[in-house]
Amino acid sequence: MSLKQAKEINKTILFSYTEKVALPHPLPTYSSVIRNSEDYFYWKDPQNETIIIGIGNVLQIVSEQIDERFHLVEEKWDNILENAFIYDSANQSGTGPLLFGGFTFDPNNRKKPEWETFSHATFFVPEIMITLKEKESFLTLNVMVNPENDTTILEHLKKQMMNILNRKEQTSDLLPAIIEQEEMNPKGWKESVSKVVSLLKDGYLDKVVLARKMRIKFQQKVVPEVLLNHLLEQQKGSYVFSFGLDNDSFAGASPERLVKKIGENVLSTCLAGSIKRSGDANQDQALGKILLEDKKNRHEHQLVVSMIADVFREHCREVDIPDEPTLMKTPDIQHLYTPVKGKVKENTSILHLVESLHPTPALGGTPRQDAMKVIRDVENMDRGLYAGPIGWMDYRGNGEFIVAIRSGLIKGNEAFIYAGCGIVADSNPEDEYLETKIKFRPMLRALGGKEDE
Ligand SMILES: C=C(O[C@H]1C=CC=C(C(=O)O)[C@@H]1O)C(=O)O
Ligand SMILES: [Mg+2]
Repeated sequence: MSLKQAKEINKTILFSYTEKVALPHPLPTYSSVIRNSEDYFYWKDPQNETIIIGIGNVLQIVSEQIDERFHLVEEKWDNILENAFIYDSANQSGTGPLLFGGFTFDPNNRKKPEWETFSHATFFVPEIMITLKEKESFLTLNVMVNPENDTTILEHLKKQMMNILNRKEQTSDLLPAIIEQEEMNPKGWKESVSKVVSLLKDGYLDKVVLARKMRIKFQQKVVPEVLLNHLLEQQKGSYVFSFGLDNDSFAGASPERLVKKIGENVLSTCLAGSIKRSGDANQDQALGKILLEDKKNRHEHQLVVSMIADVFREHCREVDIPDEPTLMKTPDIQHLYTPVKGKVKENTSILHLVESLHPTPALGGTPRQDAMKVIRDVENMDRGLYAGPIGWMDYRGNGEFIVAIRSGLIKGNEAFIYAGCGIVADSNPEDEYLETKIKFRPMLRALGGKEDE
């Protein structure tokens, strides 16, 4: 069928086949699927509603464009889908041909060597993909077919997937020993915070998010599957992702959704404003109350709510935003949290929403362009994919993007991890420094690093 189609238009087309599968022996997380793959992704949402795992790379969409990157990805994806042959009886989101990938935080910044593998937009369609929904599982196989070949390769791929799914769990959950763990210029970072605070006090800026990084060196290569397992085990209430490309891996456990779109229903999350957790339940509750009533944190949070609300009002027929934030707690930190819901106007794509929302003042600042310039000037770092949108979209236009925080890049036997925080006029450099320390913890723990350093 698809061969005939390819012949008719005389070019290579995407052929995608999805079927429901009864998985042979359910491993708890299916993380072993990514083993030994150069290009792969693993995606899990906090409720385990959707887990999507893809390996192999049949088609890549990348862009080094600055202003056009969202649009370019969308245009190329639409072109591919226009000629694609899709067999998908699942009638679910997250099955069939699906594009996974991410955007760098700031394409106007200078690129640092550690991020050379990832372009300003880096997306791919996997060859083999499994989608685990709450009750059912689906297998999607994607191949590029040209007039000369046929689709017998599908049988071969299916066998390959069944073998993969029968893999044993990894034999060791140990990561190699750490030989060096270094905070990059903490003193300089606090000075940058002071500098930004005085800019903010001048009054023409409201908020700037400043981030910093840590570098960790291991005795041997870090195995992405092992890191992924640690994140899945330790950060059950967050989005857990791992994105592998050419042997580099970008992984994390982010609590922050940027936008989810299923049909006309869209959701975003305002998450900004933080306080530590306590092992003592009463103390923990008291800390949460302090956060809810704290003027500085409420201001930090409100700027995010206003901006996301503006974007939603522009693109939605209906918008639902609670008046007051509540708390979201992860193992290390509690945040102010406001969910935003809407019904999107017709013909507004998820990528268009991503473009309009990125970066929210939880990652960039207010006003957006001025804050970005300040970050570029004072941070002296390339965030790469950290704090950028990462996620997936299927051929029906459904998808979900999160902001890639609590994350790090793994390059062979090195890891670079990142953490940032919202600076406002009454920020204190030492407190903000301690806040980033807490935000490093999820990645540090997953990597076996020292958490109090
Ligand atoms: C930028 C980060 O966190 C953001 C998300 C939640 C709370 C934040 C804050 O309170 O500063 C940050 O805006 C990070 O974790 O690297
Ligand atoms: Mg903060």
